Amino acid sequence: MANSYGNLFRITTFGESHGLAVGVVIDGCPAGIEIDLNFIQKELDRRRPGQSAIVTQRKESDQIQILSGVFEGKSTGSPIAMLVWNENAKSKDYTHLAEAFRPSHADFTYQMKYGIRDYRGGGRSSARETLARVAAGAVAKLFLKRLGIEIQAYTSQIGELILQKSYQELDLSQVENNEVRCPDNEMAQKMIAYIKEIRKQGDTIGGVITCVCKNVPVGLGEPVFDKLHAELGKAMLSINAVKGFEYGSGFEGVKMKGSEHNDLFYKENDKIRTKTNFSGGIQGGISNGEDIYFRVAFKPVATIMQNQESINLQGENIEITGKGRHDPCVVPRAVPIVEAMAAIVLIDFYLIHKALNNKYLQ
Ligand SMILES: Cc1cc2nc3c(=O)[nH]c(=O)nc-3n(C[C@H](O)[C@H](O)[C@H](O)COP(=O)(O)O)c2cc1C
Ligand SMILES: C=C(O[C@@H]1CC(C(=O)O)=C[C@@H](OP(=O)(O)O)[C@H]1O)C(=O)O
Repeated sequence: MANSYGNLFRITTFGESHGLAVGVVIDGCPAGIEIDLNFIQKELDRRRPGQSAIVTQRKESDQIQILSGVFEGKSTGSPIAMLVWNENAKSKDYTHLAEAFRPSHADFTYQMKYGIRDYRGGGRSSARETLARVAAGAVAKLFLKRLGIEIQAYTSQIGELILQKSYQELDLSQVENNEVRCPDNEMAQKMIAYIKEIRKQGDTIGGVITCVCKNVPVGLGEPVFDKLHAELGKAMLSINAVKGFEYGSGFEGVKMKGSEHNDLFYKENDKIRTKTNFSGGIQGGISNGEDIYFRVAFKPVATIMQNQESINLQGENIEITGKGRHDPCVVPRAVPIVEAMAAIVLIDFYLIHKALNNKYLQ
């Protein structure tokens, strides 16, 4: 439904970028999970605006408050409500958009759909909403950690700067060591310099995030419509500015023959594994126990610091000026958002699998 996502682990987010607050209600979080507030805050800090010179300079502390559902540090099974107060909205930067539409933002479609629009900061269409997903994703991660499931995303491309190494060749513990969140420091420095250059031009640039989920047990995902990769795709495509999703060999895989692409089985101790993993850890919509990996493409940010032609509410041709504080590239801040949405999908499928009482994971 409109503002909710998930089945058994269900999140509802609320709030606008220039309203009072942004928050989330999680319904269906199992009881007895240790809710580590420091961990949730650290995850929010990874997404926070103003965190470095290559992101929006809006200064928000993004301090999370837990309003309900936690007692003596543990989840109680009641809805967990979490909230962040907005502190640094500059709504006058948006006055010129009250009756005008930015090219490729959501101004036009919101106006046409609802006939009313909170134009301040893009209102509900602002990526500020994603702080609520990151908070919920942190709770999901705390649950998944108990099962040994690890989720790590990183920046693998900015514009034409492509990290050629696969995730197996990278040290993913290095992701947080630079502000662009690329685990290869040499490439990271090039990406940072490039984003700074793009910002100077008043322009924006897109990029790709790769995400790896390790130790996911065999059997998550439902076989026909709610396939694990279909749900991951939906979750990723629901993130602002996302233009593409591929998992496993993805679009590159079409160049291979079946004889090259098939993942051959072998036995490792008492586990059945595959020698290669072009399937991306998912076969028939169900996890097979290998690493799940996927890639998410983000477009260049719509709001540019240049004059552009557009149209107003009256249908007249106008010129609009780029104003305010914007990300020259969303990718560095989207890394924790991708991880959070992956965690929400995985916890939901884990709970569904348990509820349906399937053979494994009992
Ligand atoms: C982390 C993040 C930060 C973003 N920052 C901006 C921004 O500063 N300015 C902007 O115009 N769009 C920004 N966006 C993208 C818009 O939110 C998005 O383009 C808008 O909601 C329209 O939706 P669509 O691009 O998915 O069609 C950001 C997206 C993400 C994920
Ligand atoms: C505030 C955040 O990012 C915002 C995302 C955003 C957009 O259009 O998506 C536009 C900008 O909004 P504003 O002009 O209101 O500052 C960004 O700063 C955030 O992520 O917390």
